[in-house]
Amino acid sequence: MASNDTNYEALADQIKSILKDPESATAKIGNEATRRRLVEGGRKLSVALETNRETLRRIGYAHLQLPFALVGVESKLFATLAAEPRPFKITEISEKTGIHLNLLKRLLRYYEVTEVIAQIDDDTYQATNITRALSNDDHANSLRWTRRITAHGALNLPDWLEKIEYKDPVGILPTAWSSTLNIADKHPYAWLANNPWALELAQAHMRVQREGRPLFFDALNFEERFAQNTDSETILFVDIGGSTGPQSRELRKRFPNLKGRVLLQDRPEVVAQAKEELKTVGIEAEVHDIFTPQTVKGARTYYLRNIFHAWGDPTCKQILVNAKAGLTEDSVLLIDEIVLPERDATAQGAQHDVEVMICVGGIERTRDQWEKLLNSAGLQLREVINYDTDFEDSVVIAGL
Ligand SMILES: C[S@@+](CC[C@H](N)C(=O)[O-])C[C@H]1O[C@@H](n2cnc3c(N)ncnc32)[C@H](O)[C@@H]1O
Repeated sequence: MASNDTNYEALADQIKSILKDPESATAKIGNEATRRRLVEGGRKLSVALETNRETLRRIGYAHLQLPFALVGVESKLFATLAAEPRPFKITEISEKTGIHLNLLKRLLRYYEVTEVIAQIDDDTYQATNITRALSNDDHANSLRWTRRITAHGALNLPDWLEKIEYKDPVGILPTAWSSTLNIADKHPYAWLANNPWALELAQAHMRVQREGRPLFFDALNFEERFAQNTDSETILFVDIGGSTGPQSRELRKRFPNLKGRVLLQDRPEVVAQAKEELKTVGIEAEVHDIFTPQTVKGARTYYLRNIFHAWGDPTCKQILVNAKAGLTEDSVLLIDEIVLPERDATAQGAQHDVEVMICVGGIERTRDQWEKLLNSAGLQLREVINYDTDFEDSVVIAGL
């Protein structure tokens, strides 16, 4: 049907009927691609139809969402409602949470108009999918991270960009965020290492971001591509900056019969934390600094996930040249990062790019930017495999 023929009244009625019971609509849609088309279409339509006044209200009140979400989290209001699939009277919620009735009524009104909870009747409320999402502890820590870290940097961004005269912000220290901390030119990672509470929130934030997302193993058969004709001495996978080893473990789990060694390299404190446990699942862990030449020679693959997006090109080139010292003609680098398209980027990919800019002065790169960077280190880009169309996660395969 051409858009001129759209029956807007009927469309509005259909939307209203979906919104009467969104949870059963979610179940009926059944297909993730369709669900995403509806979510994106609905969001874009809502913005496209806005009047000026509505635009100002949407942007001008956006800052309320995060602190109010945290009020609901810290007061246990969301956890209380999400604990049972039934409506609650306001008096019962007040008793369970200790929030004064007058305040509670105002909070619940705000949460209802921002779709965080459902109002069933006068003074009667029930959890929705949003309330349940916000009552998960890891999700709460991700919001706490955003409040304590990213939000400060984001609010400082206009002043910071003006101060650096709108130059390319990649690699400039202090970043929009770290300039709110008074740590001068120290890299924000150094501040994080000295603030365990913030490191814990950062790790929760990263866990939440990864939740339910595909892995590169889903798009690339590691065994077929890189593990043919191996023996117990073959070095299959060097997980550089591998942290506590989520990807090395996944490799061992998916291909339990692979012949060959899996090595993880990281900073001393990380290796000390993970080494013994990794050994029990067939992974060797060793200390290696990415700013020194690779000491493991001739592995089939050298894998780096989420390392490069924190650094500007000169630093990335250093890391690549150092990694290259291990490569032979039969080795490849597997760089697991976002690869942004030239147009029609997803919101997730674009948001992630500005998040790393604000926090660590980093950048998510396009294919062209990856190719130039690899070439500058004397490496060739061989293939880019996108394995998550939502986040633009991809594996960049490079070699000598
Ligand atoms: C964002 S995390 C990514 C972890 C892991 N690759 C993943 O995707 O789950 C960055 C990792 O790089 C490590 N790292 C930072 N600086 C390093 C260095 N100079 N040498 C080795 N590893 C380093 C950190 O300890 C951390 O584990």
